[in-house]
Amino acid sequence: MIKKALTIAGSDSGGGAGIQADLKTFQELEVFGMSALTAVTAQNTLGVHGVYPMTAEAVAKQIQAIGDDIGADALKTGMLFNAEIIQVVAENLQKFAWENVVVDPVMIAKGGAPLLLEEAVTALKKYLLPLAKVITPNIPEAEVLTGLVIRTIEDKKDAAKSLFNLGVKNIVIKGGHDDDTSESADLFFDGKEFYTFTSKRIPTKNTHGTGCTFSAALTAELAKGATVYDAVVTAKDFIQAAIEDQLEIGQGHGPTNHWAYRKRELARK
Ligand SMILES: Nc1ncnc2c1ncn2[C@@H]1O[C@H](COP(=O)(O)OP(=O)(O)OP(=O)(O)O)[C@@H](O)[C@H]1O
Ligand SMILES: Cc1ncc(CO)c(N)n1
Repeated sequence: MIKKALTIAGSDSGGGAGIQADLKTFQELEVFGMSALTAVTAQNTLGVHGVYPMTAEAVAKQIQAIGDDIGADALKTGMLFNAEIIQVVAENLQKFAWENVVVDPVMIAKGGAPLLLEEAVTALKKYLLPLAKVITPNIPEAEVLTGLVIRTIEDKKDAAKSLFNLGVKNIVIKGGHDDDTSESADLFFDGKEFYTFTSKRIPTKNTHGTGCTFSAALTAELAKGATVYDAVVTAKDFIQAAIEDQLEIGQGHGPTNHWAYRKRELARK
């Protein structure tokens, strides 16, 4: 039977990040995708031009509609915007006892627009992180969540340990923002061992939605029954292919190519 994955996230009208990136990624990895929308953003490759959050009630109803009928083998959260939305998301994850929960703690869009209010960070740490099987912060997000400054690999390890102590079972600190290095290194900590997944840094401005796409691929793999380690391996491979196979869409930071991974797999056959 086909596996099902849910994304609880914001809409990116430009199609490169948010719900749109998640659903495209689920489809490419042959998982049935569902969504609960937290906010509509008017967004393109040049930036965020408007943010229109849903009511917490509307978010809760969408999740309940899925939980009461269809179910989900894994789910991810992306842009949650405010504390009320975070609280109802946490309540409903508990209600349906969903375990394969990936939290991508989206905070700020590439151009600097806030996708999570500053005062909601406490709610994220208190209500949502203890329910996460995996959290996938980028470096600035890991800094906000831990209060640490992250410059070196040792700093990344300290931040991962600190997030583990907040109740998250598996931590991936993504290295996309380490842009003075020739590699993009993601650190994975499962509470016991540290693993580093390194790839060649691709020189490009088209990295809009890389984080959403990475966490969606991870979620799809968990839905299919992969271990967290194997899901991270596939997610890294998926995002590397998607960044490499340039699309050149829009005038600013363009999206990645969600089709690239499957295109490559098909070419191998
Ligand atoms: N230029 C690049 N070359 C290779 N890999 C990259 C590059 N930029 C990002 N990545 C990879 O993409 C994934 C997402 O990392 P990143 O730190 O960019 O997430 P993010 O900041 O949350 O993304 P966004 O906010 O744009 O959605 C990671 O696996 C990272 O290593
Ligand atoms: C809706 C949305 N979610 C997440 C991100 C982060 O990439 C974005 N730019 N827009």
